[in-house]
Amino acid sequence: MASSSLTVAFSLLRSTIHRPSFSSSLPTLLTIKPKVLNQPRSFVSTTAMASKESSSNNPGLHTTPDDATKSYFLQQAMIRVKDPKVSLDFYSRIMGMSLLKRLDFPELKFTLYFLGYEDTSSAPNDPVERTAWTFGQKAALELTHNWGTETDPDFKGYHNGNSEPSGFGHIGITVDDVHKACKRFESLGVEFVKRPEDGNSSL
Ligand SMILES: C[C@@H](O)C(=O)SC[C@H](NC(=O)CC[C@H](N)C(=O)O)C(=O)NCC(=O)O
Ligand SMILES: [Zn+2]
Repeated sequence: MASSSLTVAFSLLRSTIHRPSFSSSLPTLLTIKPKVLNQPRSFVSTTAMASKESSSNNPGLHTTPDDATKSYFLQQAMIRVKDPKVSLDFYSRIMGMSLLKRLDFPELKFTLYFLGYEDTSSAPNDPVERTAWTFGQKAALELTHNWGTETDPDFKGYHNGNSEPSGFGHIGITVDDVHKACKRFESLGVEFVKRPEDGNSSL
């Protein structure tokens, strides 16, 4: 059984953020995002000035979305994984996600796993309806497995977002208490690349 020790990286910035860091062969807990800490009053922008999120403070920002986009929502983020057995173990056993839907494409030799925190007991049994249900869920994590990467000795692993060029950053998972979560990860044998107390972003 592939090792369950996984790399986890955190860097605790002001109210928190993490850096993902994963070894090429292991799926990685990309980030844990604790609830935003109650910031002292001094951090709250005063009402007198335009809010930090205003269009005047953010060139290019349109603050009145086109009506045509009213029903849009962020449905998925996709990462490619080397070994689905190790990744599914990590995201289900360690992170508590459920498998919302699995889609196999034998002719193209890949499988997609859609994971998330939705209650699947209410998901339809019919495969087509389950697919529609899955794509109706917000913030799913899609794992793409290109068949054979798990056994290919020449497979170098996917870019892990922790080295230049630093394109991909992380996924964020909100937890109730980052220190409690880290203690649990430790007890489950998760390998830390960076702990919350280990300083700022690695890149
Ligand atoms: C179903 C929907 O959520 C998809 O994302 S399918 C998108 C499609 N994925 C693949 O072809 C997976 C195998 C491929 N070898 C790969 O590694 O991506 C796709 O368009 N992939 C390209 C992409 O950049 O996402
Ligand atoms: Zn996708």
